[in-house]
Formats: sequence, C-alpha cells, structure tokens
Amino acid sequence: MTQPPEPRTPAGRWSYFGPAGTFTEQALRTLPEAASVEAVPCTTVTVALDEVRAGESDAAVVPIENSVEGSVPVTLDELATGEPLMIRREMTVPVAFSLLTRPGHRLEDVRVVGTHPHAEAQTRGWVARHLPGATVVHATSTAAAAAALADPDATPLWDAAISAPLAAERYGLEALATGIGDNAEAVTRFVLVTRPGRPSPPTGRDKTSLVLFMRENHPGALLEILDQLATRGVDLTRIESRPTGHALGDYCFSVDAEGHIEDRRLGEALMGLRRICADVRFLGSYERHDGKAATIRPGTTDEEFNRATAWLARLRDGA
Ligand SMILES: O=C(O)C(=O)C[C@]1(C(=O)O)C=C[C@@H](O)C=C1
Repeated sequence: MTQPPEPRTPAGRWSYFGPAGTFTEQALRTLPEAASVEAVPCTTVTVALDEVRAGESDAAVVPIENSVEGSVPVTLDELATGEPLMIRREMTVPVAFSLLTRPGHRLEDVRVVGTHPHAEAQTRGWVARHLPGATVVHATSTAAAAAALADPDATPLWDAAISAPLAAERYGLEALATGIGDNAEAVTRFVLVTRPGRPSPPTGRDKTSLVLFMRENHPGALLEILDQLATRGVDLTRIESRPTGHALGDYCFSVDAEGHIEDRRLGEALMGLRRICADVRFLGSYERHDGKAATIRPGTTDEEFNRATAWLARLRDGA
C-alpha cells in the first residue's frame, strides 16, 4: 500500500539555531506555519538537529550556505553523519549586519567585537576600515553576541556585537552603524529538517540533496560519480568535498542536484551511484527556494525513460 506523503512542514515543536534574533529565526519566521508552531532556540546547530533526532522536536531550521562565505560546515557534517535526517524545505534570507552596543557607547570605545565566524567574514572590510584596532572574537551566533551585551550588570567578553538589525530590538541595544556587510547582496540559505520519511510529491521545481561516499580513491573516481549524473541529464547546483573524519585524505561529496527522486533521470542516476559508491545518503527532495524549473535535456524526460524501459522489455520478451 502506498503511504500518504508526509506533511512538508510538521506542526508542533521546531528547534532553530538561536538564541532569539538570529538570521535563522528570521528564516523560520518566513514560513507560513511559523505562527502556529512552538519555536525553540538552541545554542548550536548540533543541538537543534539532535533534538529532532531524539524526537524532542518535530523539525529544525538551520543555516546551510551563505552567498559570500560558502557552506556552513557544521550543518553539512551533521547531515552527512549520525542518525539520518531529511531536508523538507529551503528558504533564503538577505543578510544585513549592524554594529550593536549598549546604549551610550561610541564607536571610539569599541575595542573588542563579538560575532559569528560567518558574519565576521562578511564584514571584514568594514571592520578593517572603521575599527582597525579592534579584535573580533567568535560567538556561537550573531544573536548570542548581542544577547551577551543585554545584561547591564554582566561583563561581556566584547563591547560591541555584529548582528542582525532585529537583535537590536530584541536585546535593547543601539546600532552604532547599520548595513556594514561588505556585500550588500549577501544571502543565506536555510533548511527545514525532519526525521526521514516519504518525500513530498514533485513540483517540477525541486532539488535533491545527497552525500556520496567513494569506495576507494583511484584516478577518475570523482569523474565516475559525476558521469552517473551527467549521462542521465542531471544538473548539479552544488558539489563540495568534506572530510569524513575517518582518516586524512578520506572525503565524501556533498551534492545538490536539480530534480526530484520521483524523476526517472534522478532515480536512474541514484541507482548508478548506489552501485559505484561505498554509501549514498539521500538527504531529501524538496522545492527550490527560487522556484526555478529543472533543466531537462533531450532524451531525459520521464516519458523517454519509460519508453526506453518498455523497448528493453519488448526485446527481452522477443516481441
Ligand atoms: O548567527 C546567526 O544569526 C545565524 O543565523 C547563522 C549565520 C550563518 O551560519 O551563516 C547566518 C547568516 C549569516 O551569514 C551569519 C550567521
């Protein structure tokens, strides 16, 4: 019996990379269901995902990729290892940064700045020009850097935070400068993750995420992997290697491909990968944030695959 598709966004308790005021919280709030779920901030991406694994949360929202600084390694690695999880949705948020302090502070007073490493990378130029003598120290998130300044009786490790403008309101801080990102177009991509289940039906504008573990390193090993996708007309939107953690030089490939697991060309490519890889982790098929339809090359439509399958069956039958 065919199982009904899992709801794309389960109701209930959703963990997110917090505390309140992160870009991740903003990403969660862009989803229509946000108003009806209990959104629970977690200190790290690992904690947010582990809550889902443990069944304490129904879903988690975590950052996965920034247009300036690239992937969020902790998210890629957490999804590649441990109890499997599944990506259900992706969404993007434009990231604009402010320099926040306790009320009454001036730019000249800022000696130490706290922020998330990804935010530091995106504001490096501004900090070098406006705070050349300042030291930047890393906080668990941009909002955690702001939250540390919120209690006037505490002695935080920094005297200013680089955070989302939203964090100023949340923590009663003042913005000494706004729009301090080096790239005004910066965008971060976030994913909504649940425990594995049946993927939602294809929309024609889908993406599939995979982690591919090579059998052994040999000349052309990556080429063989890419060939499985290329010959079926599957376009990749992202590929990067990550260490497996087992040994030096032991890498896996984190891949996003156009299309849905229900698409014939993607299904065939997956079977090919299963045959040649040591392991293939399917991280989900979900609707693309940009609504772009998959590129379909001649000879790779579902219908053409079906016709070829029927033709082979006829040959085998001697028809
Ligand atoms: O610290 C936050 O506010 C986050 O949501 C994390 C994060 C990231 O991991 O890239 C998200 C967007 C910005 O690029 C900076 C930090």
